[in-house]
Amino acid sequence: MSRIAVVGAGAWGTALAALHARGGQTVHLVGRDASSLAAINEHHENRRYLPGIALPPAIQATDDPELALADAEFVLLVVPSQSLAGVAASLEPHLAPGATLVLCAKGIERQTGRFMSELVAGPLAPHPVAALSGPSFASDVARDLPTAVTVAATDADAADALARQLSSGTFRCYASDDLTGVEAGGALKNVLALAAGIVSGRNLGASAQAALVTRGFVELRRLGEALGGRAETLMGLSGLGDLVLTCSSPQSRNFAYGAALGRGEDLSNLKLAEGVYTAAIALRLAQQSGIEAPIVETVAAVLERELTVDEAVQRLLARPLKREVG
Ligand SMILES: NC(=O)C1=CN([C@@H]2O[C@H](COP(=O)(O)OP(=O)(O)OC[C@H]3O[C@@H](n4cnc5c(N)ncnc54)[C@H](OP(=O)(O)O)[C@@H]3O)[C@@H](O)[C@H]2O)C=CC1
Ligand SMILES: O=C(CO)COP(=O)(O)O
Repeated sequence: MSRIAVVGAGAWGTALAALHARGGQTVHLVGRDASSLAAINEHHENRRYLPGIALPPAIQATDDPELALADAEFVLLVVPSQSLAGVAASLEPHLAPGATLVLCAKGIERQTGRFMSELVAGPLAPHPVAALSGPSFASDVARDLPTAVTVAATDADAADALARQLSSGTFRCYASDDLTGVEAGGALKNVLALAAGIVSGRNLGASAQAALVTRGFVELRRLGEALGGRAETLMGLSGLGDLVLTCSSPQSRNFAYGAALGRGEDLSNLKLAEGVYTAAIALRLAQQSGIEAPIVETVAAVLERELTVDEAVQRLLARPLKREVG
């Protein structure tokens, strides 16, 4: 029987552990906060990240990677993108030979511009690598609501097998061999969701919102293709699908962060929003590729405080366009 371990006991890691533990199979969930882990084991609830959602008792939360990973065939890595390199290096001695690593973070490392698969390629090189990405809020998956995502690996047969392995009656995984496209879509949609949040927070209306999402998708596709992703991938679940989800719901941390920015609120208590870390590096990648990405550029500038929110909104909505497509 396959064994699944999840590293990262935040919202998404806990939801994925719940998904796979629902059939009764033990799933180890590796975290670092002893009291949260104890509460998951005793009360079957992650009160910090998914309060009020009942978790399957087959989740075994632990801070011991050796125990969790010793016989895990599939290891889901679900820590934020800026922490992944360090966490991956620390896991290396504990991984079972041949264990498949499933990358679930959506981002680009700020310091280096590397995608998640590039971060693990060094320290964990002997292990097969895949990415899981697509429109999927943790609280939906934890509550067993229907969800569809993309599972990508450069080897198409491995992607097919993994998609079958990770699918359930409510969690449908579509396979792809375009790992780059899937990673690019997942990282870039976060930056665009910040922009959608700003427009919503400023109460600029549903029409402006639709314009922003559509133009945002043009940037996502242009830049995703320049980075090596395929157009059809960027138009799929892990690109357009996730963009639509995160640009339309305050459940999205990126959208919520942008909306708070738009309303001029204090941002210090808001939870992690990956796009905040990704915007500047996404802009740099666009510039290096000679890609026009005015929305990404505006978001990066407002986060760096080079523009006020009013100036950003002005730019987002009043910029003259040359052509609609291209
Ligand atoms: N939330 C969602 O709906 C979805 C999120 N994602 C992606 O999943 C990734 C994780 O997001 P999410 O679970 O929401 O984030 P959370 O903030 O909910 O949880 C992050 C978890 O990672 C842990 N962590 C952070 N840094 C380290 C570190 N250096 N070493 C060990 N553990 C660490 C945190 O531990 P501690 O609690 O101790 O700080 C926390 O348990 C992101 O890239 C996000 O884009 C993808 C799809 C859906
Ligand atoms: O990626 C997500 C849903 O697919 C979650 O988005 P946020 O990180 O913006 O909450």
